[in-house]
Amino acid sequence: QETKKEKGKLLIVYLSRTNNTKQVAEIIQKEVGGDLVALELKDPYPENYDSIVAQVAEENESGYLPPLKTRIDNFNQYDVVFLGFPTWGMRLPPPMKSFLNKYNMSDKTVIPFNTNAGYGIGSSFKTVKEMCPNATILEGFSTKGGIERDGIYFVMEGDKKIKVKEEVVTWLRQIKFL
Ligand SMILES: Cc1cc2nc3c(=O)[nH]c(=O)nc-3n(C[C@H](O)[C@H](O)[C@H](O)COP(=O)(O)O)c2cc1C
Repeated sequence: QETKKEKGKLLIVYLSRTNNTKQVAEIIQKEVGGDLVALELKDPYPENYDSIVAQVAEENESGYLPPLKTRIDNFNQYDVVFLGFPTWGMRLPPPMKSFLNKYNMSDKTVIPFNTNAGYGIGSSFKTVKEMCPNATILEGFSTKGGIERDGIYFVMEGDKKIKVKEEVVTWLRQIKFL
């Protein structure tokens, strides 16, 4: 069996508004190591939920790719890129599309992970696949996070955090990262 070392250098990039996906990213990093990077926009989204929902819908409609503030130095050094994001409007959030548009994933191993309000990944993993045509895409991970619409924000604490950690470990074993 392949050892961790042979996987090469790991990057974990995530988008997170209410920190649920961030928590999953941190669990992954604790288990497998690698560099952790939060995606930030030049012009942050509005705080207000209805406003961000409307803005994301518009961006999806027009195909607008919001410019990123985050820059990743020496992106070429990475062999494996974990990509974490919430489901937004049952799709891949526009900032993650900006990231995949800007950085070339060819010949890398790409592994998506997701949190959502209980409606699943929608088309997000499929879009990752489409935007990384020359990458090896491994089986992704998804779990229920917050429900911002109902005022439920960060949920990855206490028993829930323990449960999600177990789910993440099981998945990392399945894809042979543990
Ligand atoms: C703009 C927006 C759109 C969302 N759309 C969906 C959706 O279509 N389906 C779903 O299950 N959850 C949806 N959610 C809920 C988030 O996916 C969920 O709360 C997730 O855990 C948030 O992750 P975060 O804490 O890392 O930001 C949406 C949240 C926001 C802010």
